[in-house]
Amino acid sequence: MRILTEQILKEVITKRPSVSYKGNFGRVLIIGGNPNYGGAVIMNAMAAVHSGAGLVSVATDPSNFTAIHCHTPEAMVTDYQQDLKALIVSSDVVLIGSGLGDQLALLQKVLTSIEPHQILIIDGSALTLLAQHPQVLPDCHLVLTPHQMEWERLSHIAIANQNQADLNWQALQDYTNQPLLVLKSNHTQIYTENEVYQIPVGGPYQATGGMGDTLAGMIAGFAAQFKPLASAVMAATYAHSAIAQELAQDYYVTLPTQISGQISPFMRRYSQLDK
Ligand SMILES: NC(=O)C1=CN([C@@H]2O[C@H](COP(=O)(O)OP(=O)(O)OC[C@H]3O[C@@H](n4cnc5c(N)ncnc54)[C@H](OP(=O)(O)O)[C@@H]3O)[C@@H](O)[C@H]2O)[C@@H](O)CC1
Ligand SMILES: Nc1ncnc2c1ncn2[C@@H]1O[C@H](COP(=O)(O)OP(=O)(O)O)[C@@H](O)[C@H]1O
Ligand SMILES: [Mg+2]
Repeated sequence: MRILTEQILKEVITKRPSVSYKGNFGRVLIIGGNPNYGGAVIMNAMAAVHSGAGLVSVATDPSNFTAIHCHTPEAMVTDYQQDLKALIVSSDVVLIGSGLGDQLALLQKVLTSIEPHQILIIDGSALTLLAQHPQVLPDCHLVLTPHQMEWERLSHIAIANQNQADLNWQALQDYTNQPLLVLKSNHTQIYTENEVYQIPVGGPYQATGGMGDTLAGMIAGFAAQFKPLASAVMAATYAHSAIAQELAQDYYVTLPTQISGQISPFMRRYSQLDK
């Protein structure tokens, strides 16, 4: 197990080239947010937009459209019951699951539509659906972002045993196409193809609903812009908790939306450093 350092931010977050346009910074499609969990996709979208994704679309329940427009007018919206195939294949990154609820057919549609060159991030309800209805995961670049109970449901590793890296490795080997795993906890770990990293920043001020939705949106935003994927995922996860830790100097709890508001100044700082 290696402890991730701030160096990952210096490596990953680069200055933007002046010859560029929104299409150079990635197209992110967020799928989730049932009528009860609209906040989850708002937090996904805010985090992706503030991380610098070039274009962000949200496929969700229409009852969430107005709230998304109010909080994140940069994001486009579409009804998640419409045929999403064209939108999926034109995206660089698809994030599914935050606040999705019990929408198995939609998850299945995404799993069968995604193409090998695309990045698929699976969060929240989509992980629980996968545990309840095991599916073959598609041949694409996969990132799973479970909290401890979601990982227990998926892997059948009890939360008490999830500190045993070899058990988590074993479970990841069961997938034909080994995903990146962001195993969230008070000591979040990231499993890449051949190494396990632990995040040394963050704290209990982060224990509030929507914190993981914000992380998933940041991972989508970073994955849309920066390569390789494993480094982008590590930098996003480190930045998410590092921003919270900075905010915690002045705040008792660090709200997910507050974190999103600090992503861009935080990234600017690291983009300016000598590498
Ligand atoms: N504003 C919105 O729209 C929001 C929408 N959200 C969306 O809601 C959906 C459901 O997601 P969820 O995480 O709230 O519920 P679920 O998957 O049932 O897990 C909870 C169960 O696991 C247990 N548990 C044990 N260890 C744990 C751990 N380390 N971290 C967390 N839980 C842990 C826990 O134990 P207990 O607290 O009961 O002791 C409980 O039994 C999902 O799509 C999500 O995106 C949320 O983001 C909130 C804001
Ligand atoms: N005590 C804690 N210390 C550090 N990080 C925490 C703590 N509690 C929660 N977090 C972080 O908050 C996030 C919670 O994710 P998740 O449970 O999926 O939230 P939600 O689904 O409500 O958005 C994870 O990134 C986790 O690492
Ligand atoms: Mg979650």
